[in-house]
Amino acid sequence: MDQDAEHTLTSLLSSLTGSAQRMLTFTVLWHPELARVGEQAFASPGSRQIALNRFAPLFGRPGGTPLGLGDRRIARDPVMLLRDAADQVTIVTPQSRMSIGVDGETLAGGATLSMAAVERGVVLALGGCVLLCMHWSDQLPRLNSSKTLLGVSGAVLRLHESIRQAAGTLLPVLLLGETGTGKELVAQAIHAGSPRRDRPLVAVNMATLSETLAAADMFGAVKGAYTGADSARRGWFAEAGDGSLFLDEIGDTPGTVQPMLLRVLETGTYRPLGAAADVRSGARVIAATDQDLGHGYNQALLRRLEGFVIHLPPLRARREDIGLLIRHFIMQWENAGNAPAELPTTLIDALCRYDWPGNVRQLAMVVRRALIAAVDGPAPAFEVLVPEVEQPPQPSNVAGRLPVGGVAPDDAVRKVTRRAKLSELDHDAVLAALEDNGWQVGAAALALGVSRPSMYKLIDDHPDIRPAVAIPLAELQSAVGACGDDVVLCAQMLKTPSEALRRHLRGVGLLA
Ligand SMILES: Nc1ncnc2c1ncn2[C@@H]1O[C@H](COP(=O)(O)OP(=O)(O)OP(=O)(O)O)[C@@H](O)[C@H]1O
Repeated sequence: MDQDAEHTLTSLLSSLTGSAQRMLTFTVLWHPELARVGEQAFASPGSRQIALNRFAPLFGRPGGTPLGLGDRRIARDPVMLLRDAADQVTIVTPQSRMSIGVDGETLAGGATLSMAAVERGVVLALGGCVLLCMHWSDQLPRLNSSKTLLGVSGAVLRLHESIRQAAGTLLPVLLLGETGTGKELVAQAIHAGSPRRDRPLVAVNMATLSETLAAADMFGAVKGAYTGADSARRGWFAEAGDGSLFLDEIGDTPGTVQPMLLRVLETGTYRPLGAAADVRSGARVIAATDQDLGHGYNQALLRRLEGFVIHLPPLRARREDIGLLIRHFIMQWENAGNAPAELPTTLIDALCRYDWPGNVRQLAMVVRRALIAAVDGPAPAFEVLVPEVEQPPQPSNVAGRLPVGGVAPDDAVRKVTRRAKLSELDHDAVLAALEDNGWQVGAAALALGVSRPSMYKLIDDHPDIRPAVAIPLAELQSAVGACGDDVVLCAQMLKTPSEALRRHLRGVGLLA
């Protein structure tokens, strides 16, 4: 390792230790050497002037070798970034002919970016080949060794810390975050990091439970406990044993089971339907929701669920992670045996600037769609891949530059979260929303502008959609044979919601 480089990074990092101030940070969103995506360079809180060229600053990751950006298309003449006392950042372009893009616009002359614009994350395109996210950060980088929950942002590092803390307790955990932010992944990570990791993790989507059968589903029932109970049922709490029970979409818990759930959280006991005695539960509950449970929800239950609360940040609040996630989805695609396909830097640029109302899940679907198209020809334009907006939102708070067109972030979000009337939605619209959103019910509901329970009703009523449990085993086996462990492809092939399919495939031993 280059000793100067090592010394420079080490002294830079040590100068930041203990600092509560914000550091101007550059994260590699895209680079011709894909291994460099996610590397970061930090300017210490006191530095007012940063020179950005082929050699400086040094980019690295904890434990790695810090290097300049290197690519020959990046000029030797530096782009100067001047930070003023109000935390505005002025970009001064060099004499060279290197193209410089700032949030999708080619920069001629200079530009001044407000503190808030940098807060949102500014995408810099250098020489048409390297993309950087310029953003603030308030903590030193740490190694994120997780192979599943990716990210270099402060938000993701804090999330890992919360997961570690939660895993060490027996408290109920409440995961709060928008759809597609990774709540189920976090639940899995808490379980995997806990002393219960060898016990079962049972995942239940509360929105799929019916009012009448929810109690038996969750707490079990003795034979004959209710009309149609031909045999005894164990229930999810018994299935989870001393492991973890993940209750997704807890905001949609049927009213019939809320008192029973409260009781098991308070006393650790419950009574299966028709049983003569209580049963003790050793399961740790991890609940998740993307709803505001403040009003109208059973507040006593909410207080019990809030033993340890973890907020998951939306993807637009950690723009610096988008490149790393795109690279991950491309690698997943190639590892599944698909033909390699290249996505143009201009498309990656647009993907990094979008606000992603459907978060990581929506990003994954869009990347997949782009890859499918790029195998046989050019990758589609961003506007084709994400038709709900005309172009990626642009910052409206950039000082010193002409305002650019596009949809403001809030408008973009509002546009896809508008509530639709169920009667407006025909079978084709329901099918299209599921197909466009990887057969993920929450994301499809968001795209259609309906609630999740309504989405489940639309799915139930759809003549061409089958629940995973109704699909013959032979059909499941041949889908898995064709798609491997790519559950979304399997779901697309079988026309069934992907999350329930994943659980069912695990249940019948077709998926690890
Ligand atoms: N940090 C991350 N790194 C890698 N993949 C991620 C990350 N966050 C989410 N994902 C992926 O995004 C998809 C959605 O994640 P997940 O199902 O955990 O979200 P969720 O918040 O539970 O969504 P919902 O509220 O709609 O149920 C999954 O395919 C997951 O693997």
